[in-house]
Amino acid sequence: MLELSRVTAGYHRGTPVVRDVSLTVADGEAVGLVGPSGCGKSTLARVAALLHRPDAGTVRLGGQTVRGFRFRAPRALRTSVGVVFQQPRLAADPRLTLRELIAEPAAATGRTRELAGRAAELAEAAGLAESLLRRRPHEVSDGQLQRACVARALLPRPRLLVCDEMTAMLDASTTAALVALVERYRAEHGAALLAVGHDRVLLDRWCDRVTEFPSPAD
Ligand SMILES: Nc1ncnc2c1ncn2[C@@H]1O[C@H](COP(=O)(O)OP(=O)(O)OP(=O)(O)O)[C@@H](O)[C@H]1O
Repeated sequence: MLELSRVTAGYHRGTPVVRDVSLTVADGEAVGLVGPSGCGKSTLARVAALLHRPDAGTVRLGGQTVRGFRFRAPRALRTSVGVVFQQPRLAADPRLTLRELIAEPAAATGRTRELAGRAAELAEAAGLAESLLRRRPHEVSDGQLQRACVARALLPRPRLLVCDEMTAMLDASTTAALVALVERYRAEHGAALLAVGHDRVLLDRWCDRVTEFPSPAD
């Protein structure tokens, strides 16, 4: 599903923070990525989610070599990857209600009508009551907002989900609920997962395998 091959990436033409790293996630596989703080895990996750252009190396998604990143990535490729970040407040437009937030990718995919019912189903599956869906991010807790962000990531039916420390800010019960939501989705759709985190115990339980960063070429 995802093949990162000898990827080098950094910021502002500075020293690369990811050097010559290779990583593969097979169709339907769940791979955990661990490593010390600042080693470049989030940067690599952003490359995998097509949000950051690598300086060198290749990214293949679903067997297709990716040639454009960020807004240059073709829509079909962009919607084949869902991404959830650690801090939902940085990832959510504060002007939107949670209902609008979850439905946000529908406009980007041009499938608004088709996905409207699905947005409601996902909100319910994420444990968000109707009264919460009318609120804006500043009127809900981090956990409630993260539930909406996970539902949003699942809306376009991604074939790969990239979770960058998705549960780092959450309590045990919200963590369990969100992992269960992702796992239910993966079981139904055969989607793959790249989960970045510090919690080795959680990742060992959640993933088929856990790899240390930087991983040897595989
Ligand atoms: N937008 C940016 N501009 C410049 N440097 C950045 C940017 N984002 C990250 N960095 C730097 O890149 C390096 C790797 O950061 P990254 O967030 O990928 O690491 P990480 O392994 O995910 O860390 P953590 O586990 O603490 O989240 C760090 O030195 C960081 O300061």
